[in-house]
Amino acid sequence: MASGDRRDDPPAAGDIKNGVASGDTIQKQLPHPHPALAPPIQSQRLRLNPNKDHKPESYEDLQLDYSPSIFSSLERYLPPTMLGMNRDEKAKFMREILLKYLPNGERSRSHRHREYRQKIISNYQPLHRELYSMHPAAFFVPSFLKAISGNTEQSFRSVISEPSPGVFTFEMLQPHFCELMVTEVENFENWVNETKIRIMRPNTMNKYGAVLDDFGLETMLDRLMEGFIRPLSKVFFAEVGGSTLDSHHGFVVEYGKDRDVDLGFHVDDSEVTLNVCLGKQFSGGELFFRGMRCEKHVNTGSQSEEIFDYCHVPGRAVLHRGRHRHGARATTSGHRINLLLWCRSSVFREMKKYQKDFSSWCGECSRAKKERQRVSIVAAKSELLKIEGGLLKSEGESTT
Ligand SMILES: O=C(O)CCC(=O)C(=O)O
Ligand SMILES: [Fe+2]
Repeated sequence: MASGDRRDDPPAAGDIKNGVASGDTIQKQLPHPHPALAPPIQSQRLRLNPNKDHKPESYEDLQLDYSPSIFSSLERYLPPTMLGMNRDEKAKFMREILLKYLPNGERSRSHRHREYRQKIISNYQPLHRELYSMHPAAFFVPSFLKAISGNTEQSFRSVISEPSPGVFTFEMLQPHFCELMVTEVENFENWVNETKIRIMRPNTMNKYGAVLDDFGLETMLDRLMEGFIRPLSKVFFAEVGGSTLDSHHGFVVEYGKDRDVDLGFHVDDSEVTLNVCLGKQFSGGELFFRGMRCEKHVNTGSQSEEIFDYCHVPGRAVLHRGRHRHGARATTSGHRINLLLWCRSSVFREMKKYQKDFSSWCGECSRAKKERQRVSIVAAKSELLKIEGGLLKSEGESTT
């Protein structure tokens, strides 16, 4: 599908190319390569079984390359002599173990990324410190908070609509929060321009926008995923690891004059994507959806019931599977900023390697399965008819 093309028919299929724009091709949105490391130093080994009596420390406030919860869990496996050491030493030891499991190319990329983050975090002065930790009553509208605290499908459905299968929309963010976030991002971008630091963009398809995790918002966004998106995903996206979301990539995208105009047809590198419009004033920029597909079927055509367009409204969220094919039409005037949280499940990613059939969510797998069932029913019926025919014939023969 050509960039800026506003036609309403489904985008044509083609060969998937990871994050590389090309004519009629669905792309996989990828984040720019990920964080961190240094050469291993330790000679001590982890325990085979965790020490269940040990209460691990919290690593939430440290800037680490892996989720702080991984460090807390791994702490139970530390050799007994290390348990009494200070937290930084333990974190350093565990980080070196974790890094051994990353391939070499990844290592130096992660190292550069860690340095990049470190440079930003130690020099950037946030404008609104209140954004950097989670304050639900200040961030979210009351209806959303009430639905989340109810924590049942019924309470969620009372504020969430599903205008097309797998696309959930709801009022989420307070206007004041949106304003603060937009000005924080502007402040960060001004700082980037002044310091002439080369900023890493959120993914392979957006030339504008910023990674929120890179300038200190990672912990707050982790809270957002764990406390608010995971409960919803557990109910609505259980079959793609919705209940085991354990990492995220959080960023903003920006469209308008002197920014990106539109976003081509793609799937996200996420199990579940939260996309909330922060403002400001704009026209155009609709999201278009074209059905969910597994890797194998990503380039297949869409059925009419899979075609759905959504108009962004500031403060309103859209929640969908990462594998739900989509894109954004041209923002024709004004300036649009959206907050994206790509939520991932390491458990789902691991299990997916051993699965071939995704008929619980992939439109094409599901159609193929129904077709197989239809064919086997037809075959069974014709077998039955043959048997019945044979029986009737032999009855006829015995009565004559
Ligand atoms: O512009 C939008 O609203 C869509 C953004 C998006 O799909 C993405 O960044 O993955
Ligand atoms: Fe996307």
